[in-house]
Amino acid sequence: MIAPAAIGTEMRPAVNLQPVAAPGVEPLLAIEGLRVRIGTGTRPVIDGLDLEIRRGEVVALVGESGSGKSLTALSVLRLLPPSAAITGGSVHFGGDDVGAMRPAALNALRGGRIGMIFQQPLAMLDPTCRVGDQVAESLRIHRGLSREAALERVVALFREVGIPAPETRLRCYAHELSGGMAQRVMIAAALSADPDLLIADEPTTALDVTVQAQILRLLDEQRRKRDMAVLLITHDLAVVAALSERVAVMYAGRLVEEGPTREVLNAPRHPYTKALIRCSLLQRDETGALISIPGGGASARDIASGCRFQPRCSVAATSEHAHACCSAEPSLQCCSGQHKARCWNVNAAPAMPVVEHRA
Ligand SMILES: Nc1ncnc2c1ncn2[C@@H]1O[C@H](COP(=O)(O)OP(=O)(O)OP(=O)(O)O)[C@@H](O)[C@H]1O
Repeated sequence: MIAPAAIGTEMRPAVNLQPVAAPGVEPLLAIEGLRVRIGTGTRPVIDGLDLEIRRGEVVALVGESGSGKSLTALSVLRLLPPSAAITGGSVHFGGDDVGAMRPAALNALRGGRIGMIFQQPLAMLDPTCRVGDQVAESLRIHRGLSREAALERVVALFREVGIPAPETRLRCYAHELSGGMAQRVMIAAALSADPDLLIADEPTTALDVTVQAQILRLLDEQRRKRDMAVLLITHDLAVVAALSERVAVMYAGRLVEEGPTREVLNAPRHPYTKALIRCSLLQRDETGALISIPGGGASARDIASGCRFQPRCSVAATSEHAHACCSAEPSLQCCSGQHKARCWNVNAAPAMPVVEHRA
């Protein structure tokens, strides 16, 4: 797409972006032009999403509720709800086309090559089955172990993820565990087949803050020890800062900013990313009110034409010049190196150092 002439000379033109993975190095996960529709909706809820993850890399996917983060993860695993369908693009994992996989290969992918943990660990565990047996089942499927060998391995895994008295705990049912302990069980299950990629969808949202920190530390330890890649889906920018090397910001079914975590959090270029950071820091405006992003609806289904963020954008609202540009949707523009943002005003926008990056 061509930038409207009115944008002005401070704008750098869109350039061909280099792929994230080094030339010749195949990314572990490559999502290209992914498009997902719900029912007969006219607008895709994920619209042309590109995302790559290298081996051993932690990439955070952030954005408001409804922006399409979970459906992106479910698309990778071909586990979309019945009302949703992939209508375009491709997903490759370790060079294999996930869309062309037969059921056996898909089963080996889910819980085998890719481990998964979700927001509500207690809801994900079968209440009628002992937790040890649930993790052992994964080992029997993906590693072909006998029941005895699998249970022995579960004890070792439980110990590794910090579950005290693992021989006793494996005989517990889900309702006998705290939320944090249930998440440790889910992590043990996700790690049981030594996956190359862990998808962690809001892994700490349902936990209290002290337990959150323990679970984050555990995830960080395990991924370093195993050289495992992680796709971390979260609303929490503190979690992004603590764990991820690269961050992709999603708005209304599209990536609006992507780059090294330190760079994106310290010098965000898209007005949406800046607003998210201000909200997460509980900053106040000049009247003393806590800052929030005006308007609502980060879902692609609620969006009109042009830049999807325009109706809520403070830059478009205060500058006639910017407003005129934003009636056309920009492509991702290169800011510097691997940092890119989908905004016509990307290079006009001043940097805003805000968050300390601890990874
Ligand atoms: N099973 C479903 N049926 C109908 N619409 C759905 C379904 N799942 C997701 N959607 C819609 O798809 C869009 C993207 O949803 P998704 O769950 O991926 O968002 P998200 O960014 O993960 O949000 P959250 O952080 O709240 O989980 C939203 O508009 C949502 O309402």
